[in-house]
Amino acid sequence: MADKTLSAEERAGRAFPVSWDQFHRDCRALTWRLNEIGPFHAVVAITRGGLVPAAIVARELGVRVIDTICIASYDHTKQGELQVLKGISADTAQLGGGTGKGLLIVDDLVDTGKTGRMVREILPDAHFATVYAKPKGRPLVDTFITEVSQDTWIFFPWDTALSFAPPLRDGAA
Ligand SMILES: O=P(O)(O)OC[C@H]1O[C@H](OP(=O)(O)OP(=O)(O)O)[C@H](O)[C@@H]1O
Ligand SMILES: Nc1nc2[nH]cnc2c(=O)[nH]1
Ligand SMILES: [Mg+2]
Repeated sequence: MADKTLSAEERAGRAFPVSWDQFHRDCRALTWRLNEIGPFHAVVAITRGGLVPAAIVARELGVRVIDTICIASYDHTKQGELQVLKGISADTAQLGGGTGKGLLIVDDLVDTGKTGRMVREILPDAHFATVYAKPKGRPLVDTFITEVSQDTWIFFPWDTALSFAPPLRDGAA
């Protein structure tokens, strides 16, 4: 049974740090795929993690209408109840005909799929794209670039900083 006292990051075990360069490349690769599927009326970013890929994807696709759906679930690395803090605007809802048709939802990743499932309930006909996907959340995503294992924690460049790494012979992992 999973130890509830451990955070998701502690349970993950493996670390997958992503640099700005890598993230930008992965977002561009995602856009190559999305470009074959669109055009999209608007991009909807799932905040906060979806804001960065949404900006890059929207720029590459030439989409200028960008909205947000604000969902909070993880307090750092512990996932709690999902809370929709803000939905999409009436204008965006109208663009998507009420069900999200022709809208592109963007997030940085799917993990358990809880966040993605909630967004899909709100906008069932939208196209859902993420940069990274873990196996549990993968079925919810229409397009993604890189699959990482469920026991991996992804460290995004906006959550990390460069720091000294001791040489291997001094005991570094
Ligand atoms: O598939 P799930 O298990 O639901 O996890 C995926 C979600 O978790 C992270 O967001 P988080 O709630 O940490 O908020 P943030 O984007 O504001 O950092 C990530 O950006 C996804 O939105
Ligand atoms: N940064 C980060 N946030 C997450 N939220 C859910 N899973 C993850 C993950 O692997 N990395
Ligand atoms: Mg998020």
